[in-house]
Amino acid sequence: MLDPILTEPWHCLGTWFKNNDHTPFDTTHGKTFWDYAGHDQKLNSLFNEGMASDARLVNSILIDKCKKVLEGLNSLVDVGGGTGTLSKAIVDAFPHLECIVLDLPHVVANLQDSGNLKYVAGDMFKEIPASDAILLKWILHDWNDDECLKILKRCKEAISRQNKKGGKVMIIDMVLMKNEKMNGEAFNSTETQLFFDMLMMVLVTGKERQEEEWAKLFFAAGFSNYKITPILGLRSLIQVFP
Ligand SMILES: C[S@@+](CC[C@H](N)C(=O)[O-])C[C@H]1O[C@@H](n2cnc3c(N)ncnc32)[C@H](O)[C@@H]1O
Repeated sequence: MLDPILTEPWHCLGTWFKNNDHTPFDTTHGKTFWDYAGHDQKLNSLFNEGMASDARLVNSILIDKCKKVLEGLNSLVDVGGGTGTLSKAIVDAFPHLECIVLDLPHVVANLQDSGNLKYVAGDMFKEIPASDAILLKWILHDWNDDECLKILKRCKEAISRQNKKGGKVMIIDMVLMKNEKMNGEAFNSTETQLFFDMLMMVLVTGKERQEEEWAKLFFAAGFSNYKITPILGLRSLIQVFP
């Protein structure tokens, strides 16, 4: 978070306001965050390792607290699953589950499949492999509403190809909440929520969303229902049903 590649874009907000670039990161570096990571091994490793640490924090909570959510699934695609830290933990806890980690080629290039865990290089905007369930952890907050709609529609196609009636999308992401609603915990997280919202604006084309904004996206993508469960700090699990 404090590497100059990531902090310099904060210093050119003024320039960015006056041009047509998608993000301050593009204004500073002349390419998107994802293109930069694809060409720069240092940022690629730094970012993937940072995300893997977050996944290690979430692993046990998801598997212990939300076990029921994963029970009964035979296949799962972890879309934008990075180096697969969360998927590895899921496959260890549910050894019959076939799990695919789908991510960009530079992220999964040198990773080895093992047992029921497979890595696929691809583009979630184009095609997502058919599966009972899709996991999107810290994905949708990276993208604007139009981009999220495209991703959610690809997810819906993937679960309906596998399973005519059932299937679900599981999103681990932030749901902006008023402080009193936060898991009953009396801590003030307004600044953190706003910081993440700005971080998504500075580095990528995304933003943080309130429940109403999430619901609008799900219904626009053709889903019929959703359920939000706060799991850890500002992270919620949102199950979305066709
Ligand atoms: C914020 S990281 C989340 C990583 C992981 N889900 C986690 O929470 O630890 C976003 C991930 O989306 C991947 N990504 C970005 N664009 C993608 C695309 N078009 N298709 C597939 N994955 C993509 C990135 O490479 C990155 O691994």
